[in-house]
Amino acid sequence: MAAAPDVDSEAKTSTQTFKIGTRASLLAKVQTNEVVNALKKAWPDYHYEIVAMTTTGDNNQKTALHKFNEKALWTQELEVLLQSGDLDLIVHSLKDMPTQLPHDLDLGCVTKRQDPRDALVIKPTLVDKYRSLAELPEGSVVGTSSLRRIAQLKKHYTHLKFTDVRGNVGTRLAKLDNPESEYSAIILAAAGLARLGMDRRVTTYLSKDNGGMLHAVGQGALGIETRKGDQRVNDLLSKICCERTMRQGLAERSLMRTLEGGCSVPIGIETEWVSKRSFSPEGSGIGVKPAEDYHKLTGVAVNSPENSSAPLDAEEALSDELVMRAIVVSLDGQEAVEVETRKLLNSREDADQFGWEAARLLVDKGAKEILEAITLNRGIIHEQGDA
Ligand SMILES: NCc1[nH]cc(CCC(=O)O)c1CC(=O)O
Repeated sequence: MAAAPDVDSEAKTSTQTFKIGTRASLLAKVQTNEVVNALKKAWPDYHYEIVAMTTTGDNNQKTALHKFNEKALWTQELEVLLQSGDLDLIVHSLKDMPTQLPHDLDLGCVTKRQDPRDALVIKPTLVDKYRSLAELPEGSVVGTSSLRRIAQLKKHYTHLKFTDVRGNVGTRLAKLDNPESEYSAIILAAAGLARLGMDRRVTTYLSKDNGGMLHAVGQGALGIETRKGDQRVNDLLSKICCERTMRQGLAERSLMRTLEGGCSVPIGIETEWVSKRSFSPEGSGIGVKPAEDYHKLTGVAVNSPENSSAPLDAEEALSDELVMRAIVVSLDGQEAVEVETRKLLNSREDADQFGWEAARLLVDKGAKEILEAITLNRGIIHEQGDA
């Protein structure tokens, strides 16, 4: 806002207002509250105004997600308001933010990540009998609209059927819970369930070591989009950024950007900070661990909104290495290339470079052939939407 020259600086500071954009879904609003609460704690004298908006993506519940030909269905309309100055920042699920942003906008800040894993939720009437995908009987229907999830699961669970399930998290759970519905289970991001206080619905957490499932790029983290070079907003956000999550996010997004070349593909990823001394060469992965243990293992916050935005000292990020496991899978799950690599990241630029290097390793192993087959056969595949 324009500062009147005769207002003394203290009074000016105390009346600053920031307009914060979000999608209108319940999860989006909970996520935005998480950020606003962190901001209020850091800057109690400022005003925060939340603008919630229903986007084109939200209005198209019937079309299968991968049929959409636009990558920015969930972000574009909010971005226009950011560009025009009607908003000062937008809170997104980092996973839903396109890896290429408009030239005048920036990923200004990432707050502390919550559990990034996918979670299996089994139907209430079956959950006492079956506790994992492997145990579900032949022909059981598992709901998920993510091709990344379907491709990875088809590889391991040939006895299961995978079907689209749309709607926000509450709608999907309601579809699962309806005894008449075809679904025996659905798969959702653990972080979304945790933020909605529904993590008790999780039957098991999936990971590379449990179920052979790597999560989506950026999953579980919140990304804040800003106008490039907006010093007022950058100063605001400096107190709530998590440098570790930022670097994880940059590395994961750089891998995705390098590989996708204009359209998204089934890429699974896991990144984890490991102290150089304690790293085990066997690379044990995340394994079957309840959410609370996940925090101890990786330093990732689990369902703790109060500290979810506590900035982590950049120095701390510097002393650990980032381990990255990534997979590219063909849509039928028949072909896959995987890498595990690690690097000490001294800067955000290093994080970006690391993602690029990991993408190169995947390409060397044959990722390009898998990706080309997908690009030739279909349009856009992505992870965005709903929730
Ligand atoms: N695909 C939609 C979406 N975008 C963000 C989340 C919540 C999880 C997150 O914060 O990454 C979800 C729901 C889901 O995948 O279950």
